[in-house]
Amino acid sequence: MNAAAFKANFKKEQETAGFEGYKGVMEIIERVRTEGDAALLSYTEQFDGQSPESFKVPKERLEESYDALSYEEKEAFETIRRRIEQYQLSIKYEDKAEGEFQYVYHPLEKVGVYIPGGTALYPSSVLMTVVPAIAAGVQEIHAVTPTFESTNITFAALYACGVENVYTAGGAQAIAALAYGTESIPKVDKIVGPGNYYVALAKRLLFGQVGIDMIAGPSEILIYVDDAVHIDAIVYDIFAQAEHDANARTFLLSEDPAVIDRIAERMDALIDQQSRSSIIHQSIAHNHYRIVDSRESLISLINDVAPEHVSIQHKDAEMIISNIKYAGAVFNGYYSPEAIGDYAAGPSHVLPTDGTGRFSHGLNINDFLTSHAVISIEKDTYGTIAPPAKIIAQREGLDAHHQSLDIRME
Ligand SMILES: NC(=O)c1ccc[n+]([C@@H]2O[C@H](COP(=O)([O-])OP(=O)(O)OC[C@H]3O[C@@H](n4cnc5c(N)ncnc54)[C@H](O)[C@@H]3O)[C@@H](O)[C@H]2O)c1
Ligand SMILES: [Zn+2]
Repeated sequence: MNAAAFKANFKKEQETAGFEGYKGVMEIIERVRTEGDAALLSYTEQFDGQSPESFKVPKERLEESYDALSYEEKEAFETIRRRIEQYQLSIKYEDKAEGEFQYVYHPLEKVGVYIPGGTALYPSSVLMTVVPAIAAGVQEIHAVTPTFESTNITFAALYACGVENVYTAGGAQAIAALAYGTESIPKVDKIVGPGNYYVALAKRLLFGQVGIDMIAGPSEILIYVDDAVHIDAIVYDIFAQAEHDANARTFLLSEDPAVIDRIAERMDALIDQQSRSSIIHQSIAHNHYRIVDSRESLISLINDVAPEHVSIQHKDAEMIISNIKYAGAVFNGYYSPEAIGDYAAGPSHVLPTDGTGRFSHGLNINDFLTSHAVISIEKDTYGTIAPPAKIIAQREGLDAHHQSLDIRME
């Protein structure tokens, strides 16, 4: 497939996927809004096959989960936690005070965090969402996750980060619970975190009722390679993406058809040895594209599709990367595979998918701040800006505005 054919295909798929799921998710949201915990329980039974006695996880279960970790695991969490915190603090917005203006930032008060748990547990997503929130100064964090074992690695990670409010619920119903509040789960100001198709759609539909970070749905990667690339490394990069979810998408691009064929051959040879080979088979069957085209059209494709992850493993990486304008995150070179970004690089792995990188960005500390201007106009400035303001107010026919401005000019 070439770049133009791929672009058409990508857009068409997005539209179909969006349309089909709407009705079901809207119904889930409406029931949780009107019936609260009862609806949450009924959907948890239906979709997760679980009937938890209470949604809130007792603190002891979080602590037991953490205590069950090995020394190395505890150290791994702490090393990564510190690395993420350091990176996030380094990009935090700062208050500005200049002349008649101040621009000030404050942390959000109540944040809901979705930690996926359907087909895999993601302690890494705990770190990538909670650490930036805490670094921003958020006081109350409420985490939801469809994880029902009494102790588990997600709970351990939440405990390691100091989160006390954890609820076992998932999917669109958990998002609706955080957006409206139920008997067990409080309403929050903003919901962040990745999830599957239902989670992403619920966030999209509830934006406005609650803040959201972005649409972080099924994961995608676009890998751009030259003929000198380490073939098996690329194969594992592709599998790493594909094993997330049957809907995960992998795009392999090159100007060289031979390298694409060599990678495809090795994929065939290695796929059945993968522990998640059945998910990989499904996602590769429908969502793996091999694209060969010119340099120019490949770069314009990247900017048009704005993939969640772009991995450039090519001798001209610097030049190519300097032309990328829209992407969730760009991984430069052999030692920056996406897998290192998933766990430990520093920037959050919660990134915009499905083309939404054209207008949104990866989760970071600043997503947990809200800001406003403080306007303190002095008399002299007033004298220069009130007359043009009056002219516009007059044209809008808003007389009281005109008078409010005028009276101060006397
Ligand atoms: N973009 C990112 O930054 C990022 C990071 C980590 C994970 N992810 C993505 O998160 C996703 C995790 O998905 P998951 O499924 O493992 O876990 P999940 O927690 O997102 O979804 C599981 C929930 O989906 C609901 N559900 C399942 N089938 C349903 C149906 N037919 N109708 C309504 N609801 C249904 C269930 O309630 C279940 O609890 C993957 O797609 C992965 O790629 C993305
Ligand atoms: Zn990944």
